[in-house]
Amino acid sequence: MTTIYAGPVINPQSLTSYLALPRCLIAVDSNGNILWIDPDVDNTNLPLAIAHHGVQAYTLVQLKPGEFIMPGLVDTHIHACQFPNLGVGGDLQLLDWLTTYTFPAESKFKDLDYAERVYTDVVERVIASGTTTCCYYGSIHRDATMRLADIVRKKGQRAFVGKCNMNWHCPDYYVEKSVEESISATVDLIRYVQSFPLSPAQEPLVHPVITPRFAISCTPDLLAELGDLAESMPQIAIQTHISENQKEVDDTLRFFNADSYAGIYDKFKLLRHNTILAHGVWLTEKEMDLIAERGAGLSHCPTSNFYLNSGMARVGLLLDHGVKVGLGSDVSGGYNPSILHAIQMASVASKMLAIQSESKKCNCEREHEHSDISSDSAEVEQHLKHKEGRFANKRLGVATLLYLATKGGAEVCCLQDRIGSFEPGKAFDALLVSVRSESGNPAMWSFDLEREPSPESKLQQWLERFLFCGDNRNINKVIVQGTVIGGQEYQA
Ligand SMILES: O=c1[nH]c(=O)c2nc[nH]c2[nH]1
Ligand SMILES: [Zn+2]
Repeated sequence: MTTIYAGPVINPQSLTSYLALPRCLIAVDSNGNILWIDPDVDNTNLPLAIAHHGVQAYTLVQLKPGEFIMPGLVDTHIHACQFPNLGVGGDLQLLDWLTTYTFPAESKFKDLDYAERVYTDVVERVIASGTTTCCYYGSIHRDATMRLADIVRKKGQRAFVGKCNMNWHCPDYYVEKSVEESISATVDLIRYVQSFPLSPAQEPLVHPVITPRFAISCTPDLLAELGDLAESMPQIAIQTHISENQKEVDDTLRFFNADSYAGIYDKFKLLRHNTILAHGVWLTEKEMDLIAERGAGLSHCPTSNFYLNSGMARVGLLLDHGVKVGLGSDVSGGYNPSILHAIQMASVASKMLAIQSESKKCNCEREHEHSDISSDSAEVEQHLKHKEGRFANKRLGVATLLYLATKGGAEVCCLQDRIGSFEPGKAFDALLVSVRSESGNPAMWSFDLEREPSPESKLQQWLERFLFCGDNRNINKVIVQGTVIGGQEYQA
């Protein structure tokens, strides 16, 4: 049976634009794909408007005032096995944080009962936060990661699930004993996930992903084997970390005797159109060009980058270099599993970079006025060059943040033909959001918005308020491939 959603809809278009449609209809077929979209209907006579589309039998979901539909959020980077550590360890930097908190926590997933319990809770929490597509890291354990994939499948989320590969610079209690063992467990997981039944739309919802933790946790021969494996399976995605922390970058270049972190992944055939690179805080512009050339995507994880004292990724510059960018929560480097929080932190980071750049430029120009340095001084030129970019050193606006959290994430996952925005033929992966005051979230204050001059501008403000003040309480339905799998109104 066709389901028709009637009410306000937000539909991302590009990095700088989205549609706010206050009176929209979206028809979803019984396989969960979008049949048609009517962007502006007379909502005083919905049956007539629907009859125009020739639909006879349908279920109507009519939104209440203060509710709207938007595409589901995409989390391009999260560690399912780090949830027990949420909000712990923010005084440390990456490499010490890994050995002090993270490796001990991940090693517990050897115990399958523990894994089952924690992963069930994790997937429920991630869905409740509005994440319809999620790129999960598991631990090094094959069987526990298979359980994670099972749970994701049962709960109906769209996801990528990977077993971490790591055999170098690891503690004795948490290390893969050989390259062979690491590869064969990876192949087992890939085959296992590929054996899952297809969705009603005849496609997999859960995908395997090759997951070298990061360069320094894999010996060159393990990276070489993983590169060969990836080459033999070009459709399988790859996820890893890159240039998160300055000490990590120094160690990586030293251990691999290299001058480019991205170049290391490239050398091992791990940098390609379906590679998801987390962080990229310290990437050089040359590396950005290489990543763009290979078509790989970047997962921007600002909550984690602040919490682990890593720095601020130059998202605007990455976009100017043509790199695909999505958002990641990076639990538990990030202390909040919600992509809404990543949106808020991405905004703060971009504003910090913009303010820094502006004040540097002002200082440069001021000093300049009072000195006799020639007007083409390298520093001033550098700032002016950055200012000329479309996004570099500018704050990311609502349209761009929305894009990164939806369509951008879809591009990073190479799922842009299926999800990220609403178009006929795409999957209906969506959130039914409520900014009504009874949501229980004290930030939802609906009275002000009545002053808005047009229904479009009111809807734009609902969106901005949700992105900056919203949380699970404002998500009534989480929908994947047309099926409600979570949200405040969800009953299992
Ligand atoms: O944020 C991060 N979390 C991790 O678990 C990790 N491992 C390597 N590099 C990492 N960065
Ligand atoms: Zn991570």
